Order: sequence, then C-alpha cells, then structure tokens
Amino acid sequence: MSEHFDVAVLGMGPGGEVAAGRLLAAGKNVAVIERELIGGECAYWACIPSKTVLRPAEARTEVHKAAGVSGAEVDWASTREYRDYMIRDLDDSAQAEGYTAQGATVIRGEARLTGPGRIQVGDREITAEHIIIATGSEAVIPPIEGIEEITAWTNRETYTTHDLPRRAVIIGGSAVGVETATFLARFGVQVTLIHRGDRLLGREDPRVGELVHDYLTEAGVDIRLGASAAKAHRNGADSMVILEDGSEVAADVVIFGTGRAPRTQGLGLEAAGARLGEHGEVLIDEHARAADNLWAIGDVTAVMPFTHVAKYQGRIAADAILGRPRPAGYEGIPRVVFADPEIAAAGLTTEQAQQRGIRAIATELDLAQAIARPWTYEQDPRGHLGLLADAERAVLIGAWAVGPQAGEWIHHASLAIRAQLPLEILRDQIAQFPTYHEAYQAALEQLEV
Ligand SMILES: Cc1cc2nc3c(=O)[nH]c(=O)nc-3n(C[C@H](O)[C@H](O)[C@H](O)COP(=O)(O)OP(=O)(O)OC[C@H]3O[C@@H](n4cnc5c(N)ncnc54)[C@H](O)[C@@H]3O)c2cc1C
Ligand SMILES: NC(=O)c1ccc[n+]([C@@H]2O[C@H](COP(=O)([O-])OP(=O)(O)OC[C@H]3O[C@@H](n4cnc5c(N)ncnc54)[C@H](O)[C@@H]3O)[C@@H](O)[C@H]2O)c1
Repeated sequence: MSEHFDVAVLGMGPGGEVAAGRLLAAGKNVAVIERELIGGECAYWACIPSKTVLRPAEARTEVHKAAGVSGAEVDWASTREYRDYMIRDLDDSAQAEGYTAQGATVIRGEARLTGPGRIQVGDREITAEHIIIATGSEAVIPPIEGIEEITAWTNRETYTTHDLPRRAVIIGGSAVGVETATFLARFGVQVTLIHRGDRLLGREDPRVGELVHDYLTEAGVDIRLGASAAKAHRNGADSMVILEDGSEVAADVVIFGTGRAPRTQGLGLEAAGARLGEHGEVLIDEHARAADNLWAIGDVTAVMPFTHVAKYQGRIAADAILGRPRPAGYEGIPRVVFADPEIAAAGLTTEQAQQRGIRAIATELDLAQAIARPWTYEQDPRGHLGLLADAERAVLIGAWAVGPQAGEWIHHASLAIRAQLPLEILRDQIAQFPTYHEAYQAALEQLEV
C-alpha cells in the first residue's frame, strides 16, 4: 500500500527545508525525505562549520589591526568545541522532531523516483501530487594516479576534523580552496594551494584574484598557479603530491576543493519526466519546474550553487505549487567568499558584460584613499571596491569588493543591480558616516557614466 501526500520533498538541505516550511505553513500534507541529516551539506559540513571556524581567525586579525588592543590568539580546542555545537554534533533529532511537530511526515532513507508522482524509499512506496527534488551536490575528486595511497579530504573531513594537520596541500583555488586556506593558515597550518588556473577565484574580475593572492600570501600560504596534481603516493607518514612539472609537495593531508557534481545519479529522474544537462544537473524553468508537478531546487540544478539560491528556489517552487507563481530572477545575487578580509561580488564581471555585448564602464576604488571608515576600523587599512555600469542604460550591472565586512556591504550593489536602479538615484543616496558603505558614493562619483 502506498502513502499519499500533497507534496514530497526529496532531500532536506537548505533548499528542501525552506520549501517544506513554506508548504507546511500553508497547510499542505508534506513528506520530507532525508537519507543523512536534516539540514544537508550546508548545516553540517559546509557553510556553517566553515564560517564558524573562520570567525576566530577574522577576529584575531581585527584585534591585531585595531589600534589600542592586543593579546588575541586563536585556540583550536575551543573553536572546535563551538563548531561541534554549531553542527549539532551531527545529530538532527531536534530537526526531525520539529518537522513532525509542524505536521510533516519525516521519512529516513535514500529515495528514488519510480515514475511521475511515485517514490520508493526502502520498502515504502510514496505517491505525491507534487515532488520537489532538493538532493544537492557532492564533492568531485579528480582522477589522480595513486590517490588511494594518500590521506585525501573533502570539505566533509576538513570541517569535522578533530585535529588540525601540520601541513596541508589544498587543490583548487576557488571558494572552497580560498576559504580553507584562510582557515588553516590562520590556525598555523603550513598550507600549499595548488590551482590550475592563472589566478585565484577565476570566475571573478582579475583584480579580485590579485588582491586575494596578496592577502593569502601575506597569511603564509604558498600559492602555486598554473599547477595541477598529476600523481600522488605515500612516503611513510607523508602524503606526496606530484605536480605536472615534476615537482613534489609533502603534506599530512591533501584537501580537494575541486568542484561539486549534482546528486542525480540513480535517482530515477528520467522515469519521472525530468531532463538532465551535460553535467547531470536537473534542467528547470523559471519557476523551478523540471516536469509536470516535478520541481527541482538548489545545487542539484547547478543554477548557482549557493545556500541563499537554494533557499530562494525553495520559495519559488513552493509559491508555484501554492498557486501564486512568480518567475525567479538570478541577476545580481551576492557571491561571498569568507576569507580574511571578505571577498564579495554581485552581477556581471567585465568579461561577462563584454560577452553580452554591453558597453560597460568600470571603476575601482582604494577605500583607504577615499573614505574614513577603513582608518577608524584598523591601522594599515584594507579595502577595495569595483563597480561596473552599463553606459547606455546608466545602471549598475556588476560590483566586487574585497575588505572587512564586504559580505555585508555588497548587498547595496546587489539591490541596485536587481532593481536596476538608475545611477542618478544611487548617487543621491546618503550613507552613514563613517561606514564602508560610503565607498559606493565615492566610486559612483568617479564612474564616468
Ligand atoms: C565547504 C563549503 C562551504 C560552503 N559555504 C557556503 C556559504 O558560506 N554560503 C553559501 O551560500 N553556500 C556555501 N556553500 C554551498 C552550499 O553548501 C550549497 O549551495 C547548499 O548546501 C545547497 O543546498 P541544497 O539544499 O541544494 O543541498 P544540500 O545541502 O546538499 O542538501 C541536500 C540533501 O539531500 C539529501 N539527499 C540526497 N540524495 C538523496 C536521496 N536520494 N534521498 C534522500 N535524501 C537525499 C542529502 O543527504 C542532503 O541532506 C558551501 C559549500 C561548501 C562545499
Ligand atoms: N562562501 C560561499 O558561498 C561558498 C564557499 C565554499 C563553497 N561554495 C560553493 O561550493 C561549490 C564548490 O566550491 P569549489 O571551490 O570546490 O568549486 P569550484 O567549482 O568553484 O572550483 C573548483 C576549482 O578547482 C579547480 N580544479 C579542478 N580540478 C583541478 C585539478 N585537478 N587541479 C587543480 N585545480 C583543479 C578548478 O579549476 C576550479 O577553479 C561552489 O559552487 C561554491 O560556490 C560557496
């Protein structure tokens, strides 16, 4: 006998949680299905533990740079204790109870679609009017000869580790690589960062990569650009990585930040009418619809693999199911890498604007030369802001920022880009003195549009 629901949410990471919460609040009969932990990758192995362990390092820098305070040092044992509290000691029983209390049926196990509206979990057969796929993504480890001999970590081992390694090789110079290098270097680990691109954070404007390179080098990270791991082997206690140029690096662990793949394998999505893209992602329309009464949200769609996007798509899909559809818009969504200082961006890069045939004008501001806040905040102040405008339409189309709290003040640009606010209106804004926000005024004034 099968059990029937209005909606079955398959995967309870941040995307699934938001969709389920909205549907339950609207009185729907919802089944939530999770094979590991309710909260998903983000809550236990990604965003939450990484931001928790990066914070002491950031606070230490703040104390070192602020005039008139001294004495701050990081402490791994107490950082780890707070991290374990933040990841609930990998226990989601309170979450399961919470969903049950809201009226959901919580089903544990690996789900598979067996046809439109039909799901199998172990020996349970479930039918649902609507199914939401929110199964996320998993770390990709490139094929490297000899990898089975070495101690290889992904984000999972890195952000749940009890002990810190003495030496780490990190492969991949994008968000995971840069954040992990920042965290480990600030806790005294000797870090070598191997990146095959010619600059870090290669999807952002080149200036961002340059600035990050300088800050990481200053933090003691040995950065190897244009390098790729060709082979690996064990030498006693050491994990050895051999680069394509023949050079070798020894470490206690090798950490992979080499991208993620949508979790769609074996899910039976085609049986339910979904189409998959070339990287195995579920293809969706502007309402997060994958097929009739089948929806997909979050990393499994590969639209923008961020928690805030998974949550946004959760709202979009739930609203469509509840009969109040609104199209998703992906312009101007913030992208923050929580390094020290923070790196933030929103909208297009100069290269992307060129590819779209937009006549774009860019400007860059060194905050210390333009505004007061960096000086009241720290000695030897840090901070840059880049803006990109469409010269024809006189609106902001892109922004990047590297500096303290950049992940907070990038939202001004995000709103301006999403709402397509005319530069004239932006120039008439008044930011509190002295804040980092004032940088927008100064940058907009020097923007020649
Ligand atoms: C190290 C790291 C740090 C990150 N930091 C940030 C950050 O600071 N900010 C940010 O916005 N993003 C961050 N991200 C990205 C963020 O983790 C993801 O974008 C986010 O987790 C996606 O949410 P999701 O709901 O799509 O999937 P997930 O969080 O991956 O959750 C999917 C859930 O589905 C379950 N599942 C999968 N298959 C099945 C099945 N067949 N049956 C039942 N259940 C299933 C899984 O067990 C999992 O619980 C980070 C990523 C990494 C790796
Ligand atoms: N703060 C945040 O929002 C945050 C933090 C961490 C991760 N994330 C998200 O998690 C996802 C995964 O991040 P990521 O950094 O692992 O992936 P990514 O796909 O962004 O970058 C992977 C990098 O690894 C490099 N690479 C791949 N294979 C390599 C090899 N063999 N040798 C050397 N370099 C190699 C690639 O060139 C690329 O630069 C991303 O989508 C990211 O947005 C977000």
